[in-house]
Amino acid sequence: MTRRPAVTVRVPAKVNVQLAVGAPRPDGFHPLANVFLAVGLYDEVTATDAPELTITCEGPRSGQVPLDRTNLAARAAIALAALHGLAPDVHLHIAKDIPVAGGMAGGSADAAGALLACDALWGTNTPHDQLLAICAELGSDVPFSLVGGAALGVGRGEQLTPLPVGGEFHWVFAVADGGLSTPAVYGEFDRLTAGTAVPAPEASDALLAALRTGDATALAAALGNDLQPAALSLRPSLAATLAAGTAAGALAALVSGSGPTTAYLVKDADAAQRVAEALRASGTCAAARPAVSPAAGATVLTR
Ligand SMILES: C[C@](O)(CO)[C@H](O)COP(=O)(O)OP(=O)(O)OC[C@H]1O[C@@H](n2ccc(N)nc2=O)[C@H](O)[C@@H]1O
Ligand SMILES: Nc1ncnc2c1ncn2[C@@H]1O[C@H](COP(=O)(O)OP(=O)(O)OP(=O)(O)O)[C@@H](O)[C@H]1O
Repeated sequence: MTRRPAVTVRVPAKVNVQLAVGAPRPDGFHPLANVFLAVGLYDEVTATDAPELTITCEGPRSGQVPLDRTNLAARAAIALAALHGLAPDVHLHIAKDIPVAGGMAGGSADAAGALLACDALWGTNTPHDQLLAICAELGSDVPFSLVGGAALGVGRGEQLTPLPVGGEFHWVFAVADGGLSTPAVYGEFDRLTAGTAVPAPEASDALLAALRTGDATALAAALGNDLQPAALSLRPSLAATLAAGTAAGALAALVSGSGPTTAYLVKDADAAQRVAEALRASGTCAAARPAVSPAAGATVLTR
């Protein structure tokens, strides 16, 4: 067989500009009104023909990424191969820049990237709705990693409606030492809300309008993450990081998804540099990364 050229796909991280969480469903998942925004921090997944499924990973804390079939990228390749009656004989190389277990959907990005890379490598031309269906089976955040931009996710977050975004938003992301487990954070949400009436999740009109008009000040006023108290309860040191970003002039500060990465919305690229520098100097985080949103979803790179 002639060897096909390797395919590399670039996939963005996400921040949840609104994460409204309802009471758990009978299956344990929480109903969400999840407003995703893709941000310009990327992983790259390269798929190469190989005699069997293998994975390598490079980048910060890549040692914490599993290299067996539990890796979400491997699971994506296996699911796509099964759909087409193929063997998942591929080498996947993941160049990681999205913080591992950071609440920015890094594993989900790798799954979406692997799916698109294998589809191109194998020439399987899978229709977009079938790719999205595989994504939804792999994880609640995975469909958004494929589409990028901005979207409202309902159900467990996997049912997406694209949202218009009227301009660029500038952010700084403070990477924490170590990760947080997403199930543990949802579990802590349940513990903290036990005995209270948890309202049905609803997207905020003010937030959607701020996205539509590209108004950073209005977006800052409307940001919200119902998982933030749970993430802070499990990692109290994040309060000092949030305070350092606010003191440095961020328009708003919040935990990104399930954390422990924290997100700072700022006015422009200069403010992003200043806030990032102040966060580094505060000693309350492991790294501070400026990034711009919205970012495109999973994209095949032509080299
Ligand atoms: C926190 C977010 O990142 C916000 O976008 C997501 O809700 C998490 O999405 P994800 O990591 O893709 O999550 P999944 O892989 O689907 O689920 C992992 C675990 O998170 C919890 N989970 C996830 C999504 C959801 N709507 N309710 C949940 O309770 C469940 O314990 C589940 O077993
Ligand atoms: N390709 C992958 N990259 C990173 N972690 C992976 C991957 N595949 C499986 N995992 C496992 O998933 C766990 C969560 O990692 P991930 O980086 O996806 O977290 P996250 O960004 O907090 O997720 P989310 O924001 O979607 O809840 C890791 O601790 C790791 O064990």
